[in-house]
Amino acid sequence: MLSMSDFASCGSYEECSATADWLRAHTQVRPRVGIVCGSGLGGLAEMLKDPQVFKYSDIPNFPRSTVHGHAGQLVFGTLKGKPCVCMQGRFHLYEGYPIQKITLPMRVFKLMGVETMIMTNAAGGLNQDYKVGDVMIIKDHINMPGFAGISPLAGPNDDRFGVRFPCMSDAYDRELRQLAHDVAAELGYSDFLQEGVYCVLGGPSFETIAECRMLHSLGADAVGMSTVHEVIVARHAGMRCFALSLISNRAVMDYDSQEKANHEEVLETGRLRAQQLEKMVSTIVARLDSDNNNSF
Ligand SMILES: O=P(O)(O)O[C@@H]1C[C@H](O)[C@@H](CO)O1
Ligand SMILES: Nc1nc2[nH]cnc2c(=O)[nH]1
Repeated sequence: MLSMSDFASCGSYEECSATADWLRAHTQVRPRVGIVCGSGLGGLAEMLKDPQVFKYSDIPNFPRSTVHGHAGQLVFGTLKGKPCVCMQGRFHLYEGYPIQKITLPMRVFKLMGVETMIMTNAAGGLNQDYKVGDVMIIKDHINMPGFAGISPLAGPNDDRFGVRFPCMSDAYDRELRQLAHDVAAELGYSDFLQEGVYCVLGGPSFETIAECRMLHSLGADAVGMSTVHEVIVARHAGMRCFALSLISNRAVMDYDSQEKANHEEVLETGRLRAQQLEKMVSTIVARLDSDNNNSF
């Protein structure tokens, strides 16, 4: 159980620096790219060469993963020769952590030198053209918890991380999205590639039919329970963000439907698309230094 003082220090510069210092002392990898694995997508971490693995429970100030399909470890290594850090498991609001704790790894990565973040997630498809197994490049988001004042940036702003009022109209890097389209076309993945708007809710319950209809009418193409908080903190700290949703199930929009969203289907879809998603992400990382959009 967290005390009030734990809440106050969540994600503070001092807390994040202590974690970054601990990690720097335990690994020689100086990552430039950070990757977050969504539900059932932990295989991304297994692409890293010469991996050095830290259980979240061993890392100072890190929360623990509590969700099936999120291994709960940080993996350092190289991907296509690029130094990377990969979260094999992320944290969600519904696990009960303060939102600043969920996003703490973004600030730790920034302090370690990460410049580009790649987030993945599993999401329900609201867009009626989407099929299970489609991969959606996130071009924008709708932050439902944010409408209720639940923001990882709430509280005093620390200028060492970023400005009080960060812009979010450019949250998802345009050049990285174009690179992803090019890579998907080269790999022959265009048939299942989409680009759309991701809406985050608090979870853990899946949506009602009325909620799905509302979110769809608001302009959301996919709905999930993560990613947006991480993107807000990463952008606040000046990191470039690229994010993919695997459409793991179709959101139920019809009162006659017998479909029921469930976590097992989410994990199973991850297993079916894992290899292609891994290929796509690794090819994007490989290209980060050969395009104008690179950070190396
Ligand atoms: O971490 P992500 O966003 O991939 O996880 C999604 C949302 C819930 O945690 C879970 C529901 O199946 O998958
Ligand atoms: N909120 C939400 N999260 C998901 N994650 C995977 N599928 C879904 C879904 O249908 N709804």
